[in-house]
Amino acid sequence: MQILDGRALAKTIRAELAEEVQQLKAAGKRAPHLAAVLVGEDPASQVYVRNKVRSCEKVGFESSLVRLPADTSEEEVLKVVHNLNEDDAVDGFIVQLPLPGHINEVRVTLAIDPRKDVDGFHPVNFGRMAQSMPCYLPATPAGILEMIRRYELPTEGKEVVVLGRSSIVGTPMSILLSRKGYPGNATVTLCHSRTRDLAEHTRRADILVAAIGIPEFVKPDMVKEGVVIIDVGINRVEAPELEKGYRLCGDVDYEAVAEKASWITPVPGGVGQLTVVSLLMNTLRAAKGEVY
Ligand SMILES: NC(=O)C1=CN([C@@H]2O[C@H](COP(=O)(O)OP(=O)(O)OC[C@H]3O[C@@H](n4cnc5c(N)ncnc54)[C@H](OP(=O)(O)O)[C@@H]3O)[C@@H](O)[C@H]2O)C=CC1
Ligand SMILES: Nc1nc(=O)c2c([nH]1)NC[C@@H]1CN(c3ccc(C(=O)N[C@@H](CCC(=O)O)C(=O)O)cc3)C=[N+]21
Ligand SMILES: [Mg+2]
Repeated sequence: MQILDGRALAKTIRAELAEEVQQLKAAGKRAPHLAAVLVGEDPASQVYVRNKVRSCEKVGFESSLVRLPADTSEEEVLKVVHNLNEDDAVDGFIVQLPLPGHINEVRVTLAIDPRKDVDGFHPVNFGRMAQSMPCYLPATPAGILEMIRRYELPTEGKEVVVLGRSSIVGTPMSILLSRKGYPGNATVTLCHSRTRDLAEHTRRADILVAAIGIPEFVKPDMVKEGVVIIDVGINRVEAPELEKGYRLCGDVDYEAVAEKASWITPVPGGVGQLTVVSLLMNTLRAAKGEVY
């Protein structure tokens, strides 16, 4: 078994980004600027925001964070989105999901200017992605593609099984790996909570992408020998022995499944690391006007 080392890869990519920032500055331009809007205190979002701000600092990007209390009105959030759309000093921004229940996520997502949608969540970017047109790819799927490319993992003709059909991870991942070219040309099965005989599908997978949000859901009897495991899950589980009282784990039973896998991503230190750098890569493309 070999580890797909997201931490090391992210470090390499951050060094490349830092170099590009220096080149922009040498050409008299300002550093790329990424903004994030966080409403309330979703734990996965807090991890993400913290790492995003830290990564921006490491590569020399400007970053800003708009923190709003959980009881902020939808109207107020939409106003913040409009201001960011209009702000020429901001190249790209994201609104952290999930939003509190009283806020309509669809309405907020539709309000984001697709040219600044470095999350790739707006249907204009999603549609462009599905048709292989220039776009911002959603950060988690983009990070997984980057990992596949840099480790030169073959995808052509492979059986890929994706667990989870969210519009930010599972669904775009299934589309991207079925597109023409590399990394693509795979045969993809998309599974979800209504899938019958889930293990019948997962056992056929050459590459298994798990994005369901259930701690250690994928067990060794659900995979075949030699499988490539891409574990997207970021779950908090109780760990009284630790000072903070919890630890992070993925959707895959890492220790047990690693025995059968040819390659596997750890959690933390895997996909999450690449998600953050993909967001920075999208922001750099926005700053350079490469997409729109
Ligand atoms: N590493 C990273 O960068 C990121 C990590 N995450 C993490 O990834 C995980 C998934 O998040 P997200 O994509 O937002 O997913 P969602 O929570 O939006 O959706 C979960 C999906 O899993 C499916 N599902 C739930 N239970 C089962 C089951 N027993 N069997 C099969 N499918 C099931 C659901 O099916 P149905 O549609 O039928 O309800 C749904 O499609 C979370 O742990 C999240 O924190 C998320 C984003 C980025
Ligand atoms: N609009 C929006 N876009 C998102 O992409 C989005 C979101 N909302 N809401 C929340 C989820 C979750 N998510 C994570 C990304 C990286 C880590 C990450 O950095 N993980 C580190 C954690 C290390 C640690 O700090 O312990 C790792 O896996 O190594 C975690 C979680 C993005 N999401
Ligand atoms: Mg990870």
